[in-house]
Amino acid sequence: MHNAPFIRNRKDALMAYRFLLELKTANIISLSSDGDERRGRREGFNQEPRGERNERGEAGFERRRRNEDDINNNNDIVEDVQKKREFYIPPAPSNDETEIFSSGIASGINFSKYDNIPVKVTGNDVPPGIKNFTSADLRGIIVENVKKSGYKVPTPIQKRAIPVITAGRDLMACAQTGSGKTASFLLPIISKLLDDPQDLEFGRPQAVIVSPTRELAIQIFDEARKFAYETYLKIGIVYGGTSFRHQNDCITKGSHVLIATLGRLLDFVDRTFVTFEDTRFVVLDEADRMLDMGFSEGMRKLMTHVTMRPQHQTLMFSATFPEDIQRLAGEFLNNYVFVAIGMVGGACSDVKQTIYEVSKFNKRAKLMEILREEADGTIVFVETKRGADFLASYLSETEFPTTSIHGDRLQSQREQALRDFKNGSMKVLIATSVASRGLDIKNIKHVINYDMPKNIDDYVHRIGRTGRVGNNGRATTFFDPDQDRLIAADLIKILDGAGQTVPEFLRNLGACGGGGYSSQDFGGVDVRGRGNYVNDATNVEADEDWE
Ligand SMILES: Nc1ncnc2c1ncn2[C@@H]1O[C@H](COP(=O)(O)OP(=O)(O)OP(=O)(O)O)[C@@H](O)[C@H]1O
Repeated sequence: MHNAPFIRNRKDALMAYRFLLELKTANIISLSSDGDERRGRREGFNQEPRGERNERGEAGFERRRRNEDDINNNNDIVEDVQKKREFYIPPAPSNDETEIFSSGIASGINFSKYDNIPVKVTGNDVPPGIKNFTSADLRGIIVENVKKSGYKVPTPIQKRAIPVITAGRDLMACAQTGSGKTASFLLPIISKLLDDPQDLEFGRPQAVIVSPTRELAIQIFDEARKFAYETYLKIGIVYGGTSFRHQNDCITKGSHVLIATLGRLLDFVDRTFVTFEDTRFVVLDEADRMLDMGFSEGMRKLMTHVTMRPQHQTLMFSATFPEDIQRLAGEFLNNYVFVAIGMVGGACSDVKQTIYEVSKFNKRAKLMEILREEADGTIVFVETKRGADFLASYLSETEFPTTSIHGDRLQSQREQALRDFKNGSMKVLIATSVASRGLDIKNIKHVINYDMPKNIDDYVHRIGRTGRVGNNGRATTFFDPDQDRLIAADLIKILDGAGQTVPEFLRNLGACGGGGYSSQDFGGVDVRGRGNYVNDATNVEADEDWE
């Protein structure tokens, strides 16, 4: 396809792509790899694609403008058609107990300060918070696994979210990056599935957890296996960039808890390999992202699917939750409890943020200067996939072993890059926004925004890759006034909110721009308004046993 002589430019490519889509719509050709695989196309590695739906992105739908795959390349559609493909079968997960329980980050010196973060809980009849894991109504085996994970006391979000989920309520939860949101939903879900066991039917997951990126899905899968260790629960995962047939084998074996990226999940749903009659929990991790443009259409399809069990709980978690997205989220929630730990959309104050005024011509020199001081465990965010490739090859020729992760890399390469960075064989990871959310990597000491993201929520998530669970972290941002001035006001708000120094040049630019949070309520708002809902501060047990 990409060698076709009539494609001379982007316009030609667009026409060719539309033509292919029309042929597909008319059922003249298939653009979907499943068809190929089901008809027995010979599997091999690094085969050239015929254009799989998932290669248009995790969801296969229109993507939102700020997503890297949209903004990074002017010729994305050409690339989508041309993209290299592979039949990738991911390595089997470890069954070694030590390895399973070694995945998390040990809590740091600021952990006890979590206790000082203001908490807002609103909704009808909000269940009281818990003080510790043993009083959380979790099954003994789960509490055992929590101990083996090294958790001594719950984080604030765990204290509020676990009882809400256990009580059978829907939930919208906002808490800062690295504060234990994953366990907040996994622990009560796993415990409740064990409390009230139901026969496992193939292709009928009892809990479905969707994630915006493949690597985050893998991480949640590992966490779920950890907390469900030595129980009979089966934890499954399906995500794009991997062999459909291989993951179909996992589906047909059946999973109580299924973790998925949306596009791949919907592929299975479209073929009726997965249905939701038995689904008791639907979790949207990074919920604001899952409900934003690009994913929202797919999410609607999932949430309103004809097979969806009416009595399911919907749980949404994120560190950021713009008000317009909260309103949209409300459509999928039923009499939900809203929990905000600290400032909704606020940055973690354990991350020391430094902003340098750097023009695009001076960024490389500034980066080298910083890396020469200390390069170990540095993640460098750039806006474009091409920029990531360029910077990674440039740095690889210096003294800094560097790898990269972005949406144009094969899935096997993406996973290898993360492994190399995690085990320290690569000191520097160059990443696009595909790595900005959720990833929990022990040795990230420093986040560098080589390019300032276009959206302040992306900034908050990116810098949240460090300074996790009470550890100190460091984030450095190159701010180019020519390119980034529109985000200055939002950035100042984030810096002020986290008690960070705002440089003079930025303060002067600060009159421009706006944000996804209304100014008077920046700091935690339940968009339903406060009229009919109670602030639950009095309804929560005292937290004196925090440490
Ligand atoms: N109660 C606890 N005690 C100690 N460590 C914990 C506790 N809860 C979670 N952790 C650890 O904290 C780290 C961060 O947790 P997690 O990844 O769930 O954060 P998050 O809030 O989802 O962050 P993000 O917004 O970036 O997705 C993990 O390594 C996890 O194992």
